[in-house]
Amino acid sequence: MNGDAVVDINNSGTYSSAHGVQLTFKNITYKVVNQKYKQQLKEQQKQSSDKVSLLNHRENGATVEKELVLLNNVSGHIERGEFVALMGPSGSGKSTLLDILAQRKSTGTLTGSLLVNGKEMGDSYKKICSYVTQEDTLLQTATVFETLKFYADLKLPASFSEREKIERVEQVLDDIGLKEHAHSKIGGTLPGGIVLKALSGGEKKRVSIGCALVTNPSLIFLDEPTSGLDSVSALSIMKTLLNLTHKGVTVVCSVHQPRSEIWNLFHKIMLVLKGKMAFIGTSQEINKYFEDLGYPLPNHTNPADFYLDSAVLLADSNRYDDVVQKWQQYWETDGYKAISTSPPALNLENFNSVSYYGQYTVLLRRCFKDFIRNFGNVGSRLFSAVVLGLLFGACFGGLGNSQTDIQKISGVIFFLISGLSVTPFTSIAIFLSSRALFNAERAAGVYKTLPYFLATMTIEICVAMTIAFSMASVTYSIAHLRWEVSRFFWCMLVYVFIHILADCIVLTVTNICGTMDLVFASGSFLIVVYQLFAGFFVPVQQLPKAFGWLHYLSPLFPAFSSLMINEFQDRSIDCPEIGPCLYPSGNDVLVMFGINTEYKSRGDAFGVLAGWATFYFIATFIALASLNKEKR
Ligand SMILES: Nc1ncnc2c1ncn2[C@@H]1O[C@H](COP(=O)(O)OP(=O)(O)OP(=O)(O)O)[C@@H](O)[C@H]1O
Repeated sequence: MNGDAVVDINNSGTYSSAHGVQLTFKNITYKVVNQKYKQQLKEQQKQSSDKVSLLNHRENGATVEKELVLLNNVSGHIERGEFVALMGPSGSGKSTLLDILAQRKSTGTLTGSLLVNGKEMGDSYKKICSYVTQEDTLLQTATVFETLKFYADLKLPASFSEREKIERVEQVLDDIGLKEHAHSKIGGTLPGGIVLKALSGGEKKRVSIGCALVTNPSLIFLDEPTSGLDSVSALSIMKTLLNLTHKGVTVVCSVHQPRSEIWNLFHKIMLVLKGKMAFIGTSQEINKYFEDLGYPLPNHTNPADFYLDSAVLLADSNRYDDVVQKWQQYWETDGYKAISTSPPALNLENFNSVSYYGQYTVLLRRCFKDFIRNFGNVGSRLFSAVVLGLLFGACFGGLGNSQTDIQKISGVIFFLISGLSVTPFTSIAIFLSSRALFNAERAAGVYKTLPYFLATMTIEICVAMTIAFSMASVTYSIAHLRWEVSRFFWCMLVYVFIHILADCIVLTVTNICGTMDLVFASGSFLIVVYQLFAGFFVPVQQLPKAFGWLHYLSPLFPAFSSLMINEFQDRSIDCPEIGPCLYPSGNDVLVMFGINTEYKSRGDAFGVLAGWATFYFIATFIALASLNKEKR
């Protein structure tokens, strides 16, 4: 961190005159691995055992490059409080440049420098800039105020008091013009399918901008902030952004084809053509630039439309190399001279971030409210748990202690395990939507993975306890399972762990796979296999030798074993008056299921189940933290 670098976060909650920074980027080159090259290399390696050259390859006569250069030696400068439009034909590299300026690229090879007020800033750069993505990733069940307060709680320095945070949120609500909607929910279609009354697209975009504004950033980058909005909302959003620049904030946004009223708001336009900078200047200067290139702006024409069309023609013409080279030469000789020489001083001292525990409590509060407000999912999970419990109870109702009851007792135990291990599948849509929100918020640096994971798991564990208890206790009482207080609570404990285990399995798979179809297919495959080897359908010692060992890989086997031991150990079972008595004692039942050779007590089996639950708990975290990266 640079000691005398940047910003004016102060505890007053207001923007100060020192707000805003100068941004200079020099010779930015960004390359990514060419997947086509990799593919071709693999094919060639397969076909020939000869050593393959790692240089360029030919594909149907054309050269396939090893790396794709998405940005090539791009330089530019943005002054404090400027409203800058990043323009260019589709695929020219606007989003790539915006991502690089906001330091959001985590893949590829990047060279060049990014200077803030003339200095490199390192990690603290992220603290002075905000990024607004094209899609609004907001929690639908939260209100506008809660959304902004969430950002204030997590992103403002820990030294801010509650009152100061609320003042900052109110200031932002004022800036984005949403004071009257402060207590409206973001709304939309909830993951479970329930539709909540929603804010308009423009209002949602304002909330996203508001989230970026809470920390009072000096620089805001926006990826196509007007896409998908009607022209009135688009203009209104752009005017809001312009107002921010009057307070010293530097705003850079990529735009497609803004209407003339929007075009006139920009202080500066940057034109990117095929990964190279072709022009930086005011809207008057761009008129002259294109006129000199032989594209004078016709009367009554939208300049953005016209220049974009001209840029496409230029990029495909044989003048392209000449045009970008000339711009580069101009920039290196005269462009840098135009940079103001006395940038504002900066101070980063107040940036003491919120502790992990602080993040955990804020996230827990939000998770809890979201869970309660997502009543469709809560209700259906609880309802199906109780109904299943009743059904199991009714089907296996009034169990006795005879030889014929042995199969029924083990049946009801297995069906409860089975019911609880599939219950988390009802939440896949919620898990997937939370994952998308988490990815967006983690990319924005709102919180760390660990507090988020612990907060969501705290809620999940509470849900697991409620559902497992509701289902199992209903069945237990109606079916008349072995009634002793300690045995009842032991049962409940095991069922809660089964639910937590199943939750963690589905969450791990969700974090790895990321799409509904894949999560469902792989999750259900895993659970069905685990059920098959749980020891109920085929006692473990009767499994074919070749894959009998597979029961060791099923966490449902120790779960089933612990419950069976709880139910049958040292229990005498009535014998029929006539005929043989196969299982006079519950211990004989355990022998028949092959449980006695694996586990001596219910505690032993439970220990293995708890080990499995811990394994999947850790796997969920690893999958969330490492296998779930947003590739940008
Ligand atoms: N990771 C990547 N690997 C390979 N090519 C990529 C990668 N990221 C971007 N590209 C390519 O780089 C080019 C520039 O992409 P970018 O998204 O920056 O363009 P853009 O100007 O923002 O386009 P649009 O206006 O359509 O959003 C495109 O051709 C895109 O396909």
